[in-house]
Amino acid sequence: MNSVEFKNISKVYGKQTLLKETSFAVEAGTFTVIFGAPGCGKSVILRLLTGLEKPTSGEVFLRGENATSLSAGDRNIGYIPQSFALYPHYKVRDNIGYPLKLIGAPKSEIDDVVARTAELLRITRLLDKYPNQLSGGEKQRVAIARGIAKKTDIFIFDDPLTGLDFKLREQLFDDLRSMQETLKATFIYTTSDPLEALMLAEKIHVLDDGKVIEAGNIETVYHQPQHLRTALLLGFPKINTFDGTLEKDSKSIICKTKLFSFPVDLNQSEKSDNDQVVVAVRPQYLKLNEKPSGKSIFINANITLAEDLGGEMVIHMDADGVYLLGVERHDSFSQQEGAVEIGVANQNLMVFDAKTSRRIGQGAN
Ligand SMILES: Nc1ncnc2c1ncn2[C@@H]1O[C@H](COP(=O)(O)OP(=O)(O)OP(=O)(O)O)[C@@H](O)[C@H]1O
Repeated sequence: MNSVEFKNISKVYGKQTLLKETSFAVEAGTFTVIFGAPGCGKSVILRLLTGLEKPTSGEVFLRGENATSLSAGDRNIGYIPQSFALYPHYKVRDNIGYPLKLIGAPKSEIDDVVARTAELLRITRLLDKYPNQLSGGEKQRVAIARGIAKKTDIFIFDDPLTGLDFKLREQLFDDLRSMQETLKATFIYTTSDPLEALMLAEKIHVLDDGKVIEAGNIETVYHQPQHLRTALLLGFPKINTFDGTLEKDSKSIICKTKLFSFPVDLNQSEKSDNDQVVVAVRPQYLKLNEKPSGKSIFINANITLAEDLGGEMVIHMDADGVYLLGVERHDSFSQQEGAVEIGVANQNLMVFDAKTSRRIGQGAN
């Protein structure tokens, strides 16, 4: 069953068409991340969901029912906005309980819900403090607690952790995941941060140029993206790309790039007459001075910078004018400069149609 379904939704602001007849569904009880570049329309999607805005055309379904004309008050969605304001003159417990008080819930019920949500977010000890006595991360927890105090099965989070340092965000990732498992509700969370998406999502929807271009389980979408934009947006460091041309001989299809050539397995389902392609390979699959297993291609390059990120090193390289990124573990790679041989297993070379950006195949083993 789907909690939420967008059917052919468009949203136009003046001359800007932000959403272009996009359709997608969010399965009930999942932690779903809507991911896309800053400004691509993630917050607008959430506002269309809550009913704060209406689509220019198309329909929104909630819990299987057409909700397009339902007012925000009748949609029963818990909303945790990007920027929130706590009431400074209310204690934490009253801030959390405020939405329930507003709908006239009895005090005993409010007390129960406040105690339960405070426990979920590990802020019980803060309940009698005022907002100005809290750190930034604690305020964020209180705001999330206020959002999830609502009794409902759908919660939406509009990029609520921006501005927090990474350690704090990591703790809150764990809290959000375990909260979702406890509540068994649908969590829809937006972010433009690939690491946040990878750490939080069970399902992901990738929004680009007005449409959800790809959706599915996070592991599948990350490891086997079906769209070049997904491969470019979702990953850190940025994926390596090469322009290529497909050449067919009697036996096989060969992809030729400036630096290497390899045989390609074309997907049967993605027919393409175009021979111009983009080859993409994640930095993690570049093996430096190491032979990958299976059939592989090799590139000679020079290290231009070895960037130390603590446990990992991002290796910047140049191969005949082509810029390449690799990732190596700190404890197993010590070379800072000079020549390297890069090996990439053919199966890690993804091939996309240069015109449509759709995935059409991969390197043959
Ligand atoms: N009410 C509005 N009126 C006019 N234009 C709007 C309105 N709301 C949003 N927009 C336009 O839509 C674009 C996308 O906005 P939105 O806030 O949904 O992006 P986002 O993907 O959530 O970005 P971020 O990741 O930075 O939060 C904005 O750049 C703006 O141009």
